[in-house]
Amino acid sequence: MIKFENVDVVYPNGYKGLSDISLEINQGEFVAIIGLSGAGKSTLIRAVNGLVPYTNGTLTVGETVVDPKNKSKLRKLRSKVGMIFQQFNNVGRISVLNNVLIGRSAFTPTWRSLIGWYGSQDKEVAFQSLERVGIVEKAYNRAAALSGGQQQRVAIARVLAQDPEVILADEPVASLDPPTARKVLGDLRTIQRDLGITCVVNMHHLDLARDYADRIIGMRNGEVVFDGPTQDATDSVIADVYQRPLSAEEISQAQGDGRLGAGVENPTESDLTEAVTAASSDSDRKDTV
Ligand SMILES: Nc1ncnc2c1ncn2[C@@H]1O[C@H](COP(=O)(O)OP(=O)(O)OP(=O)(O)O)[C@@H](O)[C@H]1O
Repeated sequence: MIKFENVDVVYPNGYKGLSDISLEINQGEFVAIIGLSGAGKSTLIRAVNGLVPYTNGTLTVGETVVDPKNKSKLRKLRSKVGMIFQQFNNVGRISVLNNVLIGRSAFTPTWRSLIGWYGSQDKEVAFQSLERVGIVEKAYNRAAALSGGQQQRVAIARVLAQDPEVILADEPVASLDPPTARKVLGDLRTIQRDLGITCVVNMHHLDLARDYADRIIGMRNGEVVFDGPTQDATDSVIADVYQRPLSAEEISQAQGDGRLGAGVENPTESDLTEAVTAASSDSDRKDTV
C-alpha cells in the first residue's frame, strides 16, 4: 500500500532527514513510528503525502508514485491520504460541521467549496463522520469552542469525510492529557478496524504505541532501526532504538509530557490547506449534488 524504496530526504540546507528507507505498510495496518526527537518520524510521515519532498528513491501509495513536483497528482493523492496534526488545524471561527465539510472538497467543484455550498450527500457524510467520533451533537458549535480532544475528533471527522485510504497522524495526541489521548487513539483504532483504513501515527510514548499499534517502526538518525510487530518491541529492543534505557516519562504518557524537543518546522498555511482539502481542483472529481 505504502512503499518506500531506498528513499532519502535531504533538506534544502543539506541535512539528511531520511536515509535509504525501504519499507512497506499494508492496507489496513495501524503502524506507530517511534524514536527520539529529531529521529525523522515527522519527515517519514510527511514524505508520504509530499509535505516533505523526498530527494532520492521511489515512494508509492497504492498505484501512485508520490511526485512532490506534480501539484495536480499530489492533490489527487492527498484526497486519498488524510492527515491530522498535533494542533488539530481546524478553522476555529466556523462550525464543526463546516470544518468537516472541508474534507468533502475533493468531491465538490472549487467555486462551491469556496463559498461553502455543499450538497445534502456531503452533509450526510459529514454527519456520519461526526457520529463515528462521537461529537455529532457539537455539529453547530464553533470549532474554537471545543476542548482539545473534541477538536482533534473534528480533525479526524474531516479526514474521514475525505473517504481516505490512509490516515497519517503527526503526533496527534501530543497536546492532549493522557485519558483524552487514549480516547482519540481509540477512535483511530476503531476507524482502522471498522473501515480498513491504514493508520500511520507518530508517537512519543511507548505505552501508547504498544497499546494501539499492530506494528512499531523505530527510527534513529533518519534510519529505520526496528520494524516489527508490537509484541516484539520489548524494552531492550526499544532501548536499542533510543541507544539508552528509556525514562519513565518516555515509556508512559501518564508520567508527564515526555517530549524531548521540537521537530520539523510547522507546515505553512497553504501546505495545511492543501493537505486537508486535497483534490478540490482535480478534473475527475464527482459533483455529488
Ligand atoms: N526544514 C528542515 N530543514 C532542515 N532540517 C530539518 C528540517 N525539518 C527537520 N529537519 C531536521 O531533520 C531531522 C528529523 O526531523 P523530524 O522532525 O522528522 O524528527 P522527529 O523524529 O519527528 O522529531 P520530533 O519528535 O521532535 O518531532 C531533525 O534533525 C530536524 O532538525
